[in-house]
Amino acid sequence: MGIRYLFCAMSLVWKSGKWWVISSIFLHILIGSLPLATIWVTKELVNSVSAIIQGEVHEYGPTIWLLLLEFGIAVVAVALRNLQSWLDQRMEVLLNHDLQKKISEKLVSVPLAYFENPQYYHHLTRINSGAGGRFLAPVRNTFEIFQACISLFSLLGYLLTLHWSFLLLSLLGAVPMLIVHAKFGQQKFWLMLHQTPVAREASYMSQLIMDRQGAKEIRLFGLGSYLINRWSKRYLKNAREALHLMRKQQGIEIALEAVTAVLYLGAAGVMIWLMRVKSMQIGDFVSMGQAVHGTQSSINQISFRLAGIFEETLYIRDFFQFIDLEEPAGGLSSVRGDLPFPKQLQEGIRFENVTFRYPDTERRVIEDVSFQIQPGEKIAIVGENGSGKTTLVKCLMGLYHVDKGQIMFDDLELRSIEERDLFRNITVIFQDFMKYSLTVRENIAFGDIDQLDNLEKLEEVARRSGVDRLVQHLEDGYATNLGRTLFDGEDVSGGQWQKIAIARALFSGGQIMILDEPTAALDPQAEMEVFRQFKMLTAGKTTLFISHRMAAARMADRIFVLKEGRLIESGTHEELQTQNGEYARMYRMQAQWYSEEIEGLQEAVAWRS
Ligand SMILES: Nc1ncnc2c1ncn2[C@@H]1O[C@H](COP(=O)(O)OP(=O)(O)OP(=O)(O)O)[C@@H](O)[C@H]1O
Repeated sequence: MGIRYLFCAMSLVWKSGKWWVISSIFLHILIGSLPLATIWVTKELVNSVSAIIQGEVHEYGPTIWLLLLEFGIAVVAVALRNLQSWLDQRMEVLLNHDLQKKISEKLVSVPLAYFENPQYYHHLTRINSGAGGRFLAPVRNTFEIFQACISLFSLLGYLLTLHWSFLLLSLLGAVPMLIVHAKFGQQKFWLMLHQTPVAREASYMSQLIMDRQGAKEIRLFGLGSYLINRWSKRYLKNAREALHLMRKQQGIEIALEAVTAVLYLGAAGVMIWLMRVKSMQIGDFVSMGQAVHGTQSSINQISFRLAGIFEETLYIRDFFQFIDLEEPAGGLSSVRGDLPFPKQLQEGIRFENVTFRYPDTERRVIEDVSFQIQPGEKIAIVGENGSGKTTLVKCLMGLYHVDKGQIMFDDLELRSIEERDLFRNITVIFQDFMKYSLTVRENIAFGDIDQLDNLEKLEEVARRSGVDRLVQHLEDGYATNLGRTLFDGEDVSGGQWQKIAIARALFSGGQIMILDEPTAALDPQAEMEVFRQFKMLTAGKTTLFISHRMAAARMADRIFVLKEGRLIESGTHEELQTQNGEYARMYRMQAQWYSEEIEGLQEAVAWRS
């Protein structure tokens, strides 16, 4: 299982940087050979110095050369390690880019319903931190093991020429070290898995504290210390657990070090015994000591790196599980076909006994709704808060898979239509439309990104939506950055943002126009202006218009009244007034507030087809 993911990581790393893999193998072989070379030079150097001290040799030349050689090896070792670390950094950056791109591509393609699921966010948070480093780590660890093996086998080979017991003493220390490191690697991963929800909660609290929008309310309601306390508790909880695991690990590692020290003492005993029986020189003794120490540290490296590989492959598995996320049977989104959207709707839109529940919830938010909308017809959808108006629109766009019934465009079932083509033909301004902290041009042209450079269309749309008047006052015109999140941009009002959203919808130019409370943030005069332009904004388009303003709804060709997810009334304003049902009740209630205004609106609008 783990091996499979190790290979996945290797193949990804190979694809992203062949040069890194090749140069790393080469460098690790070189670095791995250095310890034995160092030990050999040290032995010769100590023997040569000892011969000079004892007066056996009078020439200093060879000793100086050995000294220079030892110095040279040390410099080369440092240079090679630094080169490797620079190559690693470079590779990590590239890999991070490639993996982050993969994650982003997945994020923009998964069904919208995934974003309703906290587990999905937990998963995303887990894999999103330092993906490059995490993918590189097992490959790097494999190379390190390879390098440590070169050092280990060369040193063991040298020690075996002296005595077999060195092999036994080395292996005795290796096994417990490997077990302990692997166990802690696994525990660290499970800890991260278990801590993610709490870490996300802490991060949410700190985001709230940093948020520009939140800054006002936090001061106004005095929420600062509540949020800080909540953040602090979550943060410290995770920190305590992590520290606890670290303490446990350190305790066991100290015990392991003690075992290693005892084994080293054993090796030292063998060395002293060998000195006596084989009458070795002091340099041989020093090099034996270095070799035993080098063997132990190579073994330590190998077990530590193996445990690292184990831990990182768990992460890599998690990453691929995210990237390979598939929709559950039945599907979450609705659109999956490959048929083109009708060029010009002939029969219109038809809902046939549509029932819908949000994923992982029980309540039917839309219940057995059926209706037909003719091409070019203007429909107002009204109903109390939470009656299902926005949800109905989301289903119509295929953002969710309905539980029962079907949604038809002419004779095409929604699921059979190609997704991009469907979205091209439906233009929506949601209540919570996006306010991109980018230029005015981008904010509008995002309606049809292929036309980003079409300034003529941009200006025409701006004129129709009234955004041109705002742009006139901006220093850089359409190139002015909006909002202050990213740039020192222009802060525009809620109503102005709404106009920009309307311009974006116009820019997109689909056959069907859906407006979810498009005038909610507008002042009465601006609202009146939008209504005046309505006929032009929606000309030739089938329009669904969600509104709490009965005065605006009455101008529609037909009005749909939703209550607790059911379509309880539909008809023209006059028909529904005559029925004297829910619509008439809501209308009467509002009429008391703005009877004069209605008269004005009535005159201004008249946008029925
Ligand atoms: N993502 C979601 N997951 C679960 N339930 C949801 C979700 N979005 C909305 N709901 C529920 O569905 C019901 C209908 O919501 P919807 O937003 O469609 O109502 P609405 O009529 O548009 O309301 P409003 O007039 O307040 O905008 C609500 O009870 C809401 O709690």
